[in-house]
Amino acid sequence: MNALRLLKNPMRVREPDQTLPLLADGYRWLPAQWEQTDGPMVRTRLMGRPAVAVRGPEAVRFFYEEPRIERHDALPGPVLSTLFGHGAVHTLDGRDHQVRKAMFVDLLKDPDRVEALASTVGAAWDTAAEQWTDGRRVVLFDESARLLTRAVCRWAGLPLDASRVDDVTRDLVAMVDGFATAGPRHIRARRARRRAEQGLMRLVTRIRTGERKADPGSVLDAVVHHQGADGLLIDTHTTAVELLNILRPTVAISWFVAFAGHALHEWPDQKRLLREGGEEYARAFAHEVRRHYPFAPFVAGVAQEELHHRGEPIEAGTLVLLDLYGHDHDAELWVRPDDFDPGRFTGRTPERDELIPQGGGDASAGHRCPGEDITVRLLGLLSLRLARLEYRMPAQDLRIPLERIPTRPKSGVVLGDVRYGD
Ligand code: HEM
Repeated sequence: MNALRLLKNPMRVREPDQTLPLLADGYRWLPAQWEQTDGPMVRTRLMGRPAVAVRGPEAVRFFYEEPRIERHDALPGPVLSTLFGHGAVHTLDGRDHQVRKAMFVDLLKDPDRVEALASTVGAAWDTAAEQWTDGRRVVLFDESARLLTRAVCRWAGLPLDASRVDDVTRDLVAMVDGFATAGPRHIRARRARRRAEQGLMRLVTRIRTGERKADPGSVLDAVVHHQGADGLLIDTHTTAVELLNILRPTVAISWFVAFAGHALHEWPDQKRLLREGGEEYARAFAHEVRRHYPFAPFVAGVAQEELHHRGEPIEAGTLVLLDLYGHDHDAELWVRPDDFDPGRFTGRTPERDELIPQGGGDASAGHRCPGEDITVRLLGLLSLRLARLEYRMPAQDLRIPLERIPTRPKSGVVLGDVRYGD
């Protein structure tokens, strides 16, 4: 490298790789990088390559509207082998992405399907809650993961024997829990994904050979018969991966349900506000849970050519991180960002790029999460049902460790003496 290039790109040689600090510091890593930066972006290195982090409304538009930021090489293997699956929609660009994404949007943003899932989940909660009143201690995270597993499989048209609910729940939770660590949680996540993919691949093969039938019009039916941009059925493995990309994140809403339980404990007045405000307040409450609590720290793409953002160059091959958690806590965008205040969202829908815990931009055109409507609906519904219960919070560890990704209250939120409210 000649001296002129070194001068133009001084960070290329100076920045030490930050992959291990990121894994060790979790949600604290990126805020600490911002603190050491005066400019509009953090410059660093991750996984041996140059990386920049950007945030703010202009950065959201840049990240989602700049076609030269692509996804195919952005996610490390360990994340694909656990969280998303190899060949997932998350890794596609251009027409391949457009065609695959249209399937997700049709299935997940259709209001009738969202309501059907909401009523299945509501019924699953009611059945489970009847048993909680027998004096047992209930771990809110575990119970909501179980009932979401049962409900999403039923809604999607996937056969799930009652005897297998616990095992399947454990696998779906493990895939999320272990993606950002190098320890035993990661091994569990890989094994869980392998098991789940193999089971679904067998099912897909049976349906495609006519040995079994998928309910016509069901989610299972749509994914199994989905044709890619080349007009052909997607292969069996990718079909299993994409079915899991509907089941797994729906069960991951249990992380937010545990946070909702945490919020009701920390700000007890919210219980009354939820009971009085009903579904409308519950929607605002769900938005605030998604904004306030940490889940996805950032999303990543790769600059295919040299790009510029706010006057700063980003060289080709650089990993571009959009800081979701930082955006949702930015004091320039939010009044008292560290307060928990659903009032920010009462009586209105957040602007497209205002609240971005599940990505920004347009979900149909870009990579924004297509499951956001489902998340808000289910989280609102379950928060309201939780607020309508009477329970005691026994002594427990409710700390939320920020060095762990994904994090949640350590106890999982334990409820005791559960009774129905008035
Ligand atoms: C637990 C709550 C959830 C969180 C925190 C979450 C978060 C996210 C984030 C950050 C992205 C990436 C956006 C980007 O790359 O720009 C994403 C994408 C995605 N999410 Fe979610 N999500 C959640 C729930 C759901 C649900 C319930 C579903 C399906 C039922 C879902 C399905 C997907 C899919 C298929 C993608 C890939 C979209 C694409 O690459 O075009 N998610 N989600």
